[in-house]
Amino acid sequence: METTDYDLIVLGAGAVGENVADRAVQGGLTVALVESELVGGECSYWACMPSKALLRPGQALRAAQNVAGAAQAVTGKLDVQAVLDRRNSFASNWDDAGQVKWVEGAGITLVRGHARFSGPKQVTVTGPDGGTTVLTARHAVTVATGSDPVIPGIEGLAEANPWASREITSAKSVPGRLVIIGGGTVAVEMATAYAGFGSEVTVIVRGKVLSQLEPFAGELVVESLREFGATVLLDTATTTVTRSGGTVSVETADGQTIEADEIVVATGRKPRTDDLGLDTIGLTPGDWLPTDDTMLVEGFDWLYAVGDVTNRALLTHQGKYQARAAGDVIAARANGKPVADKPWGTHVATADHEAVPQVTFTDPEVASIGHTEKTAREAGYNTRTVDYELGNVAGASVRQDGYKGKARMIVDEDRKVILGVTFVGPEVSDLLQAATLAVVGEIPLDRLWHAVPAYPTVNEIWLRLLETYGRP
Ligand SMILES: Cc1cc2nc3c(=O)[nH]c(=O)nc-3n(C[C@H](O)[C@H](O)[C@H](O)COP(=O)(O)OP(=O)(O)OC[C@H]3O[C@@H](n4cnc5c(N)ncnc54)[C@H](O)[C@@H]3O)c2cc1C
Ligand SMILES: NC(=O)c1ccc[n+]([C@@H]2O[C@H](COP(=O)([O-])OP(=O)(O)OC[C@H]3O[C@@H](n4cnc5c(N)ncnc54)[C@H](O)[C@@H]3O)[C@@H](O)[C@H]2O)c1
Repeated sequence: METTDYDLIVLGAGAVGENVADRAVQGGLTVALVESELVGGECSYWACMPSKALLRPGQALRAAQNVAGAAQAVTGKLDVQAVLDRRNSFASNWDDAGQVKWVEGAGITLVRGHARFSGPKQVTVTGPDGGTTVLTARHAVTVATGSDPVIPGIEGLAEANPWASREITSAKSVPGRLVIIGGGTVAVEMATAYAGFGSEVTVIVRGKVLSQLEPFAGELVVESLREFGATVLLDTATTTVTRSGGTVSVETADGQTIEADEIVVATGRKPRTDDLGLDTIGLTPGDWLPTDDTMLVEGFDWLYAVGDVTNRALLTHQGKYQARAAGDVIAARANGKPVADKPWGTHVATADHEAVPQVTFTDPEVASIGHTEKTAREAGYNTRTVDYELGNVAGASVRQDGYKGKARMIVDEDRKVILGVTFVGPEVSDLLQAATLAVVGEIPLDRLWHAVPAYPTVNEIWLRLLETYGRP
């Protein structure tokens, strides 16, 4: 058994863990980064990258099909094998050599194996060969172990060998018939991709689709999924699942039976903390790890958590934002330097509360930041909602024939600043950063009138929203 000391030990080398480690090294600390699977984590191999690689070819094809002149040139279907091959390269063929090289180049010590706490500031790593190493942290330990899919207790589901996010994003071939349970981001993105590949897709949603967002987002996405040939069952509970040979039968509470070749579960995530030795430090295995805004786990002065495992915002960019704050604050505290932990300071992840941007890469895309009308009112703001049809913007009509979409801006009437923006429409994802700047910067509406959008771009939606609101 080998024992080694580091200033910081980071558990989990996903995108978020890598970033904490990097910032701490840049702050002058020694860092051990422990990884049990692939360096790069879920996002690189089984989530963001492969899923977006599966979606983009269909989006590009439809974009061309919706512009007269270009449409005549693209009369064929997607080459599904070419899409899967391109996806494989975006997942680095599930080989982490490139990311290992980056970690080593950044001056971080990579330790391969499964990490478990064996006491305060002490982590025991069981390596691939079964050998153990005990790592001791001089200053801090950061948990960045991510999340796993939840498999709900639906009768027969677990026995039917369901696919979850890993299997659907890394599939080697496309099932002829696919049933997806869930109405969140994974469900609608994968329904969009696989319907585009020609799979007969049924999505079973117990409530509404994308229910955390503005209601029109889910409505427009459902409308287009149906246009792509998918069946979307709303307000429908799944009661029983049975697999017989190659066929899965799914029964719903309203008496329907759906048959498919594969079933995909996309019903949310749970923290990857069940086998982490949390009991040795007074925490409960399997729990999320709530933190303060410097990412310190509640009740500790040496234990930090970042990324999915905190349940703050299960998104790669938001986890990496937390990681930058955490890596820097751990280094500052270790070096006895000042800590900027007031809201919007260097060492806090303030934006997690009311300024989280997210894109759902369906077709139309959904791009949102900050509050919806509902959450703003629930938070006690005095709000006004401003809506505009995106298709009426000149830039949108040039981009695509029959462009259809909608934008909504939520204004704080007391301060005359924007609390949230939602865009739904083809290729709206790149409109989002301007909205993020407006929300985070709390730019007054009267100043935004001077931020002139170029004509004719889809960004002219900003002028239309302001005109609809009226001069403040
Ligand atoms: C299908 C899908 C698509 C998504 N698409 C997007 C998207 O487009 N954009 C976006 O922002 N977000 C997306 N997300 C969410 C995003 O993937 C996560 O928010 C992100 O991966 C979280 O990063 P993380 O570093 O916290 O966790 P992870 O990426 O899960 O990394 C955790 C790492 O810890 C390791 N680990 C776990 N336990 C131990 C242990 N005991 N010892 C050692 N190592 C351990 C794991 O092996 C893993 O490598 C998607 C999610 C899914 C499921
Ligand atoms: N483009 C992106 O940024 C992107 C893409 C995919 C995933 N993600 C992130 O990954 C996380 C996981 O995504 P997800 O889609 O699995 O979760 P989610 O929380 O977005 O959606 C879960 C869905 O499952 C439903 N559900 C939950 N329990 C159920 C049950 N027992 N029976 C039937 N339905 C049930 C919910 O009503 C909801 O519709 C999300 O937090 C999301 O932010 C992001």
